[in-house]
Amino acid sequence: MEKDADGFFNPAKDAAPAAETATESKPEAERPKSPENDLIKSSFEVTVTLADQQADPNSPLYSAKTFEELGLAEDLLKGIYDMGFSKPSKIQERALPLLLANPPTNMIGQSQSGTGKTAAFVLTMLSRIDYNLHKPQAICLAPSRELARQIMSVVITMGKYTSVQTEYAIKDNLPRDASNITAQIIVGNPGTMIDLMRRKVLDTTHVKVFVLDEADNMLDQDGLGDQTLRVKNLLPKNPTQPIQIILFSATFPDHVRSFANKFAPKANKIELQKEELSVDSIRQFYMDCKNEEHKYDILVQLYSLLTIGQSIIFCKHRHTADRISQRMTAEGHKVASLHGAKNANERDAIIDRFREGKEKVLITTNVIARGIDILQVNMVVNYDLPLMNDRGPASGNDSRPDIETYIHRIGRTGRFGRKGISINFVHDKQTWLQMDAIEKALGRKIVRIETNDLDEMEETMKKALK
Ligand SMILES: Nc1ncnc2c1ncn2[C@@H]1O[C@H](COP(=O)(O)OP(=O)(O)OP(=O)(O)O)[C@@H](O)[C@H]1O
Repeated sequence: MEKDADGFFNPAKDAAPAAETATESKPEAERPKSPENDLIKSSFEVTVTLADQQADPNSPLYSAKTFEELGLAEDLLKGIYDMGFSKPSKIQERALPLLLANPPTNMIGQSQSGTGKTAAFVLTMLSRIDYNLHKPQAICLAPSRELARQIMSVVITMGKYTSVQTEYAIKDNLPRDASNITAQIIVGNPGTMIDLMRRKVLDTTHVKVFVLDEADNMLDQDGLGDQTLRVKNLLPKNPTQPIQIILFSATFPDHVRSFANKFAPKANKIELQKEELSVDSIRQFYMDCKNEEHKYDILVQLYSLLTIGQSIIFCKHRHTADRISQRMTAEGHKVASLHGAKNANERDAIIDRFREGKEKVLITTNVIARGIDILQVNMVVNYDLPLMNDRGPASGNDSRPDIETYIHRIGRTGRFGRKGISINFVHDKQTWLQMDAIEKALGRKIVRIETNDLDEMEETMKKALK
């Protein structure tokens, strides 16, 4: 049975690059005045400020080098430029030369959400495989099916000038009678990967790169640690040519870091300081709600703001996500809900519609807290704050906030230098204290927004997105 970041242990909870909004080139006076127009304008400004940020040595998007100087093959450079990348980000500039050097060396790489880690490991996989050998050579694991599908779309887009062949190892995506995978890069979730390896559908003899995205989650004993270790143990051990192990995440809490060091021995390391964990471009707010029911009222009041761009609402339980979405839909609002109790086809259809902008508000659980990259998302709401006890039974009744999950959740906005806002709903002393602990841990102010003055609320939020 597959256990993804989807609450296998606790049935009540849960644990393809997006097209960017079109750049507006019309003069200001010709543009229609509407909330959407503000968003289009802000995406125009994004392209301008991106160049500024990539030239600022203090920005995580900065690099002194060009992609040409990083030792990438010509067909990969073409793929990168086709995606609209002009300069590497800091993590790409620092990690790629280390990842591509020979003999291959393990890597434990950390960089803030939305700063381009995917390209670093995807380019490594695409650089290391032998295109004439039709056998699995690079394996990449991610915690959710949505993230595995997204990574795959980056592999395919970046590798479009190569002859790379790819295959999924996610539930319900491979024909049942498949007997021999000949693809070179396999992306998936650990449960399905183990199944394919055990049944010898996936021959691991030629694997030379093993990547864990969201590595702290993939290695956490509360999460997918056991399964990930089983995948590793099913890989061949050749002391003369060990497999290159690559771990990436925006967070590496101490208890996972020591395990990561054993999992990827003698690794090159790129680490963040505690105060660097979240990006500056995400402005954090909170709203004082009177009680649980008032949270719903406030969310409904926020609807027009949530739909200026796109937004993701995080809840603790699947049933909360469903209940809010049913209620809002019945009241005439257009929202979708996504969580691990839905079947594979439904999940794929919901996230695809959201990516395409067909739905603007997605109500979900921790299932998509990590990795999901949708540039138009400019607002994240923590309807329920993430807590340690959401992680699974090993965390017992631990009601402390889950700082890592908070960082990943708010990181669904503010991607690659874009502006974004996050709003936490607090409704009693305990939730207020939990939020206070998050503020202290991250060393960043979480600003109060008035809930009974709609105009002021709108003003504050629009200003934050400017
Ligand atoms: N060098 C670049 N130039 C322009 N855009 C880039 C560059 N590198 C990555 N991007 C874009 O930035 C966005 C964020 O990248 P990515 O999803 O890899 O972030 P990440 O660091 O993996 O974030 P997370 O920690 O949330 O998983 C993507 O839309 C990606 O296409």
